[in-house]
Amino acid sequence: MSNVTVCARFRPLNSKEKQNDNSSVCIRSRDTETFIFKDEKDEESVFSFDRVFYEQSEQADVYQFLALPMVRDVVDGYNGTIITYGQTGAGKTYSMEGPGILECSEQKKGLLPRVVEGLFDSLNSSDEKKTYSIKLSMVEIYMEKVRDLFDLSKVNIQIKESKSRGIFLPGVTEINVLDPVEALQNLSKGIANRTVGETQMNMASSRSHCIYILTIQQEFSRDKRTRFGKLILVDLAGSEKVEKTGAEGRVLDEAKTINKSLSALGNVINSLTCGLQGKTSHIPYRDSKLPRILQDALGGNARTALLCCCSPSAFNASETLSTLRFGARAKHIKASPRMNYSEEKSDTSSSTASPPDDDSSARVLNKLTEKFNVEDVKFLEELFIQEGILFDLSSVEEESDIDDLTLQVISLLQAAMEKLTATVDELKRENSILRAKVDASTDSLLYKGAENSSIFQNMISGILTFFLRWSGYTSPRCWQ
Ligand SMILES: Nc1ncnc2c1ncn2[C@@H]1O[C@H](COP(=O)(O)OP(=O)(O)OP(=O)(O)O)[C@@H](O)[C@H]1O
Repeated sequence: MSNVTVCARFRPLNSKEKQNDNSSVCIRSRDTETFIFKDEKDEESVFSFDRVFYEQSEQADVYQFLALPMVRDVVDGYNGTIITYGQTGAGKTYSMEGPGILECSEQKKGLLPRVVEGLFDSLNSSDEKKTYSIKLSMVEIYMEKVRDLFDLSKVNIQIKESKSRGIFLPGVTEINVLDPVEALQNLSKGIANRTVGETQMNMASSRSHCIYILTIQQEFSRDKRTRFGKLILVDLAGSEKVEKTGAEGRVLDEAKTINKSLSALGNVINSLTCGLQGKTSHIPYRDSKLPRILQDALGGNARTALLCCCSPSAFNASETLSTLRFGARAKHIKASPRMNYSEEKSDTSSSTASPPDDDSSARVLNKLTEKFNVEDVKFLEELFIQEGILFDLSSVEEESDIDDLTLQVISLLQAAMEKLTATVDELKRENSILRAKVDASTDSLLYKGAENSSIFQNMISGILTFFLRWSGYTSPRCWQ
């Protein structure tokens, strides 16, 4: 179990804040981990995080502390997520991208270009002989819809979950990139497609949650093992007090949706950190697209780092306090990252391959092979195809969905067996008519047909019984 790394970052006061309140600030630094916060009533409290980046901190400092260890973990086969969170105008996009991801001074470069360069550096500097590929995807959650920023025709991408892949986005565009320049050029095109608008708080306010997904696959020459790692960077849309920002019309609708999804994220964090020890409580990941997409990062197989971006201005003290409380709460989340390693040799054509799919139908057939002979399994495979039994669990989201699918397969098999039983009965009837008509020498030959049909029926029945037992249906309702 590891904790989420939580850092706070305070940007410099902006020109509006300098005018607003005589430049008064709501924080006083103690050290690199602790500061004193003064709320609207001038009451002071102490906050501690893994690291605090004050106004003069450099982009490189944030990368070194927060993202570089994550880049190394991802190359080592773990999944990682880096999230920027905070009030609108607090510096999330600046921290993530810098003033721009192309043609930006080294000093101002944000996390994203540094992460991309760091990944390629790390992959190229390793001593072990290997081939690797990096794929990019980029989506935004705008007004509760997941849009593909590499293909704007994909406006409502579904969020799915499978055992082997965790949370994934079926059909999302994946672009293979060979070097950092190509990666940043593509990401820059995606960023240009992001929904941005002007608000009272920010001239270029992100009106959506933006999610960058970098998937790394390495195949080692020595033992042909394949290693996967996924790094997700999330630039959240900013929370705002609409009565304070004076949002109206579309901007107001956007703000309400953004606030709602951020509350849903907060509720998930509360549920994850308030649960009674040893008891599993319901975690409301599905209340909104945002926590659902971040499910692995929050409670699953990923290392997670959260950058809480804040304004230092006393004018924004109440928003800053809620950001800091969010970070303090997230600090208590426990994650269980596992290495994504495949022991088997991957397909040689797989420089563009995704992590292995949840090939449940293949697993069913493999299991059956242990119990039945190859012909029987082959027959079952044909039967599945012939009867249109789609046994693809990769799109299944919940246990209850698996139950539904299992019941569906069972009833299809049941119908197939009823059909076969009818055929056997028909054959038997024909056989007895024939037997009465033909002489004793041909009689035994015809009897063989019915005998084979019975074997056939018993075999299906055996497979079905095995399938029912395998799928956990000890007393299936539909098979009585
Ligand atoms: N650390 C910093 N140093 C200098 N300027 C900064 C810093 N952080 C933010 N800024 C500036 O503050 C402004 C707002 O920052 P940014 O757009 O990153 O906010 P945001 O949190 O992403 O807002 P929104 O949620 O509205 O998109 C920008 O002009 C940005 O350049």
